[in-house]
Amino acid sequence: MNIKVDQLSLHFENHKALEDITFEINEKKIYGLLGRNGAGKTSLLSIIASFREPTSGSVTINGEVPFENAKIMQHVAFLYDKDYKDESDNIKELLQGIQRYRPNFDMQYAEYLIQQFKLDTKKPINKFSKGMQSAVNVVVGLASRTPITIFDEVYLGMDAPARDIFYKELLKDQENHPRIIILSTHLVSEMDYLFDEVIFINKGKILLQEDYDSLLSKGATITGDRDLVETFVQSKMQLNEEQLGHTKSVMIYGELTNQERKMAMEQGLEVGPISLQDLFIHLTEEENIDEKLS
Ligand SMILES: Nc1ncnc2c1ncn2[C@@H]1O[C@H](COP(=O)(O)OP(=O)(O)OP(=O)(O)O)[C@@H](O)[C@H]1O
Repeated sequence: MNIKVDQLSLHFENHKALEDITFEINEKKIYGLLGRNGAGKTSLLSIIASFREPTSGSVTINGEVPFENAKIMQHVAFLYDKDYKDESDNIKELLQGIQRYRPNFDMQYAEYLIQQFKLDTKKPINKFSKGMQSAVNVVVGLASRTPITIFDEVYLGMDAPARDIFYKELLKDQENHPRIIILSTHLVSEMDYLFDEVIFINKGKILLQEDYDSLLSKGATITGDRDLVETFVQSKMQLNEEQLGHTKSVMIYGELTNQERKMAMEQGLEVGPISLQDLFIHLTEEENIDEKLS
């Protein structure tokens, strides 16, 4: 399956939550959708999942508009911070209902996940704690095995061991049953190893979409003698700098050529890696970053 988002905008009265967004998702991979608070992640995902209609532009899934399209929507699962206060069913009853409209649903696997998360199968879901309700979303999302599975900050309230189970089971199940998985998150440093590809959204616009490894290879930290570092990074996009005495460390964004790497070495400068979290923090705090990256 594929998702095509074309010139998509979503406006709330005079607030532009999404502005002219175009991108595609074509491969059975795990996509990390990263953006600051209010960047537009939930707005975008809820349009893809057909929970909302855009103001203009389009989303198509396998060439069809998903909105009110049951044939397409049975293949798309959207898991979010759902309010379960009226859900008096227990988890097994809930899953039996879901199984009816999810053709790939695997009840045995769901039961295995329920055990992993130690969820009480007798208790009504509205009596579960916040973290347990999030685990319910994970069980539903993974066991549905929909070709497109979207987890929008689904870990809310889950403690560290529960999140760890989620990440491990996600990777394991993705290996056995590859599909398009979109994870929106703020927990960048904790979840970065899950992503095959990364999409940054900033102030309602897509900043970049790139393979995780190739994105990381574009960032570097140059450390060494202050004057030499300053000269070296002059022509680069500088994201952050720190200085201690005569030693300076500058985070840069942009591919370094072999010649530049050699030059850095000759000058005694250290070229270090940069984490996705660093890139995320500093790219999204730059003024007019979308112009700088285009
Ligand atoms: N129903 C609404 N009415 C008016 N503005 C809204 C509405 N829903 C969202 N917005 C605004 O749209 C923008 C994008 O919100 P959205 O929830 O998509 O962001 P997000 O990236 O998911 O944020 P967070 O990480 O904080 O959950 C925000 O400025 C938000 O205030």
